[in-house]
Amino acid sequence: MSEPVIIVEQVTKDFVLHHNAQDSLKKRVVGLFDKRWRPQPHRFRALDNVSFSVERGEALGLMGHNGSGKSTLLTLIAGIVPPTTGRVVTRGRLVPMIALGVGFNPELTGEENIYLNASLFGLKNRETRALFSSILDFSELGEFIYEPVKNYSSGMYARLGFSVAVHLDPEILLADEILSVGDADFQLKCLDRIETMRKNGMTLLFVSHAESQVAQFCDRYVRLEHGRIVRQGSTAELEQPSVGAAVRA
Ligand SMILES: Nc1ncnc2c1ncn2[C@@H]1O[C@H](COP(=O)(O)OP(=O)(O)OP(=O)(O)O)[C@@H](O)[C@H]1O
Repeated sequence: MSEPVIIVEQVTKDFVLHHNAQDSLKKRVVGLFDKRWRPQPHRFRALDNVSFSVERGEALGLMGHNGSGKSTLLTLIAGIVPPTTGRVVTRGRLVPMIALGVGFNPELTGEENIYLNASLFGLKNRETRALFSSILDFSELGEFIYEPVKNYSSGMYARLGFSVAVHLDPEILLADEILSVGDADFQLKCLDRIETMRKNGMTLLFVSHAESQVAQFCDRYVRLEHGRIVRQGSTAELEQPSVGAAVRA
């Protein structure tokens, strides 16, 4: 029987902005001379009453223009920030691939960061040791694994981040624009790995601007606009990937 493993219920997220575009220029100029004047912080609604759920083993594509709220939604589902109102429930081992490698300590080497990152997901050192060579192989970082990651390029960061994430055996994977990082060969390898993990029952939430990629990798899609769901349905409704390998480029 199917079971929802991600539940997003009437979620709203407001951010407090410390400038107010509505303050007139006159007010702002007067404010320069009036020490009592403070710009009025105002709220920006990044997500507005969003509800959907994802069943175990399903792949859901999250689409929408820049600033529509996709990444905000992912950080809420990952539990990194709380919703202003509403409820998010997840069931199972969740691995967020959001801004790959952001959690790395720049002063530590790639190897040390692997141990650190894995420990944050509850792996014991001996468990990470058993996975280390496979993580290193996948990342293709070679000798650079012993260098501090502050010397890495953004692509190398992403390789390490992705390699660690896929070895954490996620039941739910949150993938934010993974295809915008690394070179084409590495992207292909990542997608192949994600497909294999899906065949083994993993649930996927996949953020992408590319409709054809969502059509290729996901069963359903949700489209956001200005923080609201404007469309959702089966990916059969979307622009389908053209036949051939170019789809994944
Ligand atoms: N911490 C924050 N403080 C204030 N505003 C924020 C914050 N985080 C996001 N926003 C705003 O919320 C809106 C949604 O941002 P979000 O990053 O979720 O969009 P997105 O759909 O992921 O965009 P993109 O495709 O460009 O990555 C944007 O207008 C953004 O400026």
